[in-house]
Amino acid sequence: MGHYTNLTDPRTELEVVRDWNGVEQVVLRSPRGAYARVSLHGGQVLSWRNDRGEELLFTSSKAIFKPPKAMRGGIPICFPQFGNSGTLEQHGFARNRIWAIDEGHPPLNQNDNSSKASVDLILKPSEDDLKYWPHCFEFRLRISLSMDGDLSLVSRVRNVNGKPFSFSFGYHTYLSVSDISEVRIEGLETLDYLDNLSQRERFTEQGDAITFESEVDRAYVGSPNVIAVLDHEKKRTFVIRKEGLPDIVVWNPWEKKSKTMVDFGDEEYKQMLCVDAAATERPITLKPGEEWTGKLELSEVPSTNCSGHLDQPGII
Ligand SMILES: O=P(O)(O)OC[C@H]1O[C@H](O)[C@H](O)[C@@H](O)[C@@H]1O
Repeated sequence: MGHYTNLTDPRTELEVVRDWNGVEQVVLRSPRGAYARVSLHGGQVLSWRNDRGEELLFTSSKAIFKPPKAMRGGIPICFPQFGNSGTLEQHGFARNRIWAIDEGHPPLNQNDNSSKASVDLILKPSEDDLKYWPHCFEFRLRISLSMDGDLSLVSRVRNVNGKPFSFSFGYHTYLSVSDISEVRIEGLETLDYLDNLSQRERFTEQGDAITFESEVDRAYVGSPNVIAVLDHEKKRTFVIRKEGLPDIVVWNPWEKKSKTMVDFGDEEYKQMLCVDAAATERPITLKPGEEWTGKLELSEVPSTNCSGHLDQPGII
């Protein structure tokens, strides 16, 4: 990471660094020391650290930081297709495009009583994109770090087309965990899920909480807006709040699949878990002029303090 050059963008006052491919990355800092870094490649959050400097998102040691592929880790934005159940490339093209800083929406760091550090990004389709997906859209993404170090992502997709269009979507969130066998998810019990490992066959979750002992690739449909990922060994809980996104996709490649992925270490499945707030079972349809909003908020809390989080509404 020593290749960065730091500068402050005079137009937006944002702290911007350039990676070794020349792609800009925006740095967000909370007054208490939490940190996030966002690449304009994909609008992807690459790093989220708490105020003790601990990294909370997983990045593979074999990740390839080179467009046009999304880096393996952080939070890739999957749009306008989540997964491979459509005509586009896996997870759509947004994660492989260079986004722009949306100067029409100045950041809220200054003189803002919510005390959030934030950046506004925008993606519009290129002529090439329109050949494969002939729908004009404006995708605005606001990424914020709160005073307490919570990370929030708000996506707004507007139809600026003459005709309706549909899309699926996901915040493909790579959480960093101590050891996958020590992790459980609460909030998905008794839900139906589509199993991507059995041609999206529908099953009903039977367990009390979700734990991991083999490959998992499931879309839990119609999930609550608040769920928790408990890391027993780290005594840390991630609270995931979402709005406008009905589903939660849970993915861990486990041992065999890890070995087939060039940008992922053979043993790294033990240190990660993807828990993605998504709209995947039913596509979202926008009429001309309509806008859709999908929100994700991630908090990290000590496990002893996590009880009660699941009762709170998912308001960001
Ligand atoms: O390798 P990628 O294209 O980034 O996808 C990684 C994974 O993303 C999601 O979790 C999907 O449900 C999985 O089926 C897929 O394997």
